[in-house]
Amino acid sequence: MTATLLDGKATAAEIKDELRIRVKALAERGITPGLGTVLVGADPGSQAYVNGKHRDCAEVGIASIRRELPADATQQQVDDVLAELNADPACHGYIVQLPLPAHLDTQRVLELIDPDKDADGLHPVNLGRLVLGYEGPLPCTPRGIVELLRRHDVALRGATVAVVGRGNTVGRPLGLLLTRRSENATVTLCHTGTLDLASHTRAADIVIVAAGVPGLLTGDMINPGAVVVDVGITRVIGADGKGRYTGDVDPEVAETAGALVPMPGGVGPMTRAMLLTNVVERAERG
Ligand SMILES: Nc1nc2c(c(=O)[nH]1)N[C@@H](CN(C=O)c1ccc(C(=O)N[C@@H](CCC(=O)O)C(=O)O)cc1)CN2
Repeated sequence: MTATLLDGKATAAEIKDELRIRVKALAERGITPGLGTVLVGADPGSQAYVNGKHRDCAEVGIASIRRELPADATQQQVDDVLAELNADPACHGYIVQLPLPAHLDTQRVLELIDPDKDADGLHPVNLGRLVLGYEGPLPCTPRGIVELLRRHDVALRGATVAVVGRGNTVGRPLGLLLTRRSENATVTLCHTGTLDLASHTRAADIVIVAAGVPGLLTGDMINPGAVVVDVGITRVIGADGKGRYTGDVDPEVAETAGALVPMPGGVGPMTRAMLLTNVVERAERG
């Protein structure tokens, strides 16, 4: 391997250390930041992610507010939980763990979250604020990617970036974040239907892949020395019959890239750290 690995786990640990200090300062003002989670159903992956969020909260001193509903919960039951969290002054921000069971209306659920308590930054009002360049909570994964690159001195200003994936949680908001005046990157937003995808990725200084297609980016698709960020996380069954997660970047990319944000240990831990950051920022605003 020739690429330098940009370690999201270590960077997230640094961010959590910084947050612990900010949480202490809030405590001196009599404020304890609170993060709420809403989990509907018993999907093991979602349960593990929610448990991880509460472990993170305990590590930095954020209060945990957990709401769990059965897989057959009605839309009204979910709506009632959101109304309760919207009204709870101890809850500075909360998330609804996705995906929701198919009978529930995800768009309605996201729209019912008070935009000022939207710890995921996925409410249409907050995505609109991002489009307009107004302040608001930023989506955690795009924010985590930008923060990880910044803390590893990867220059964005003037860089050409190919983002592969146009989803509402990563690709699309990431394109908006990278083209803000403060970042000033030049972005090509590609997707799995892009013709001659490799011509776009080869022309980029930084390639960020969030398409959910295992191994989509291969070594011949990048410029030698490029910075590559693997956002993909797809559960696959290995030859041994066991389930495991795999990224969108083929391992051979490490031979050509200058730096690589791997999966696991890259974007995932940064996403979690940015969720905590969004909650602490909201508590600091009062
Ligand atoms: N409301 C939300 N739902 C979902 C989100 C989200 O950001 N908000 N993202 C994913 C799940 N997710 C957080 O909720 C998440 C996924 C993966 C990781 C992570 O750290 N992954 C590890 C690798 C996998 C593992 O070891 O379990 C890594 O990248 O190192 C964190 C958070 C869908 N739902």
